[in-house]
Amino acid sequence: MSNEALRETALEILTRVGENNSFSHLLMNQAIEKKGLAHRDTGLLTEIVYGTLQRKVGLQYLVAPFIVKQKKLKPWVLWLLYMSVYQMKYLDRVPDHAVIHEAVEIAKKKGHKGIASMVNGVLRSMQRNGTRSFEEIEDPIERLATETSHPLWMVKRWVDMYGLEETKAMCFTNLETKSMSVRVNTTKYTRSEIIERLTEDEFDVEPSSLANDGILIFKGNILKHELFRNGGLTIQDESSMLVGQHIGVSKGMEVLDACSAPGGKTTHMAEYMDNEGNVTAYDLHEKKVRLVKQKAEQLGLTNVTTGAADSRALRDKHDDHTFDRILLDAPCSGLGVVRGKPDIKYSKSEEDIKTLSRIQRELLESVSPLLKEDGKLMYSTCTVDVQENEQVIQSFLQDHPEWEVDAAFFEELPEETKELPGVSPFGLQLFPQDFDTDGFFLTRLKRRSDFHDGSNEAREHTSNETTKA
Ligand SMILES: C[S@@+](CC[C@H](N)C(=O)[O-])C[C@H]1O[C@@H](n2cnc3c(N)ncnc32)[C@H](O)[C@@H]1O
Repeated sequence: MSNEALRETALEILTRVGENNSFSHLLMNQAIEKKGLAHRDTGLLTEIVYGTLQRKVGLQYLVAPFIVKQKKLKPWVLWLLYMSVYQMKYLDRVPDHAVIHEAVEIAKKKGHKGIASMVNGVLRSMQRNGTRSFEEIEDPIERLATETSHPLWMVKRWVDMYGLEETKAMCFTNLETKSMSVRVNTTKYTRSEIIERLTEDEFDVEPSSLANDGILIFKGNILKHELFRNGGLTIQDESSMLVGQHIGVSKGMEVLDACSAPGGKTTHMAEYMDNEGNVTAYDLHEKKVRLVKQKAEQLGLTNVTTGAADSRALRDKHDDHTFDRILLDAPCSGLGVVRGKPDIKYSKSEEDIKTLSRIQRELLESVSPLLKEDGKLMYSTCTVDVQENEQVIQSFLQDHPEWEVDAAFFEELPEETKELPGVSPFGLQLFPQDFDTDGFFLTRLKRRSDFHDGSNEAREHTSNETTKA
């Protein structure tokens, strides 16, 4: 693909994401497939689209002084400027004069001579005079939000919850690309077998220090490797692997995964169970459930049963005390994964967080009775927010004094997580800066063995009376 065509494609995607709230990864995948892009072109397209989106707020700040009537400009012209400035400022591999030339050519084609000349003027003047510094923004929170391109409300909220230093580290980490990690399908291979094989094939890999089945990949295209195609591996973040690792499943168990699509954690648990027992995996719609089924088949797993359902009504389908383990990997705002999906940070609101926390609490309320008396329930999200994480657990425990956070969970976690700032009595909040993973929350609950309350005694009393009668 020519440089100009590649940038035109990038501009088309950015404009659609910016103006119609379309999902960037869907549009990227469509473009890659439709245009049959080579690996190198895919890399550059991804870098331009995600890089520009990731730094949108900062780029707006840098471009603003150079344009007079911003409101009159069509959205595509602004996106053309943002993506060009992104390449000039943050990408080394393309010389500035080439970026400006391509931008002007695109402006001529999509608009007219006047627009092309405006684009040329703005970019050349930015190149000549340099851009203003983020240091000019006096308020530290506003400066952080602009420089790292997060909505101001989000940064304020994080500072209130976690303090300025932790928030700063998180916001800057959110601008960096994360290394890819894969999970070994332990029903087929050991981790050392996979590492040996990939190293022979000139991949640059390292075992994960957090996740027993995880491998970090620094060089090599794993999607094209035979081990990936034959179901020996799954792509998964190390933080998500901690769920399967610490929920404590074993062969023959009955496990419920209440929110399972696309099946990353379902299949991990099923692998741990070595194809024995059963993981019952639900998600809202048949289309999503199919993804779980496909993933299980791809990995050669035969102990997964799927179904479409609202998990707030699972008591209509299953008796209480049915499952040995329950996973509630709840729907969430996804603020822990904004590195890979930058559109998320611009599309979420505080109102969404409030609504989601209510759904999370409802889900927890309705799936918890399905757990056996001595069972364990894992709650997790890929977000960084107290209201969706610690407060959901706190509220559940307040209403259910017969439940507690399983103290053994903290003991079993990897040693290096134990002193993290995100450890609380309610679980572990991993920040992206802790281990270069997604931002992720997980905790494990169980029923208290020492719990007796009046109602229990009352129940016992009644049942004794009934027996006597
Ligand atoms: C965080 S994702 C799950 C990711 C999955 N556990 C994995 O590891 O691949 C949350 C899922 O919950 C589903 N969901 C949302 N509300 C639900 C509900 N009321 N009942 C069942 N599933 C629901 C969403 O469709 C989404 O697929």
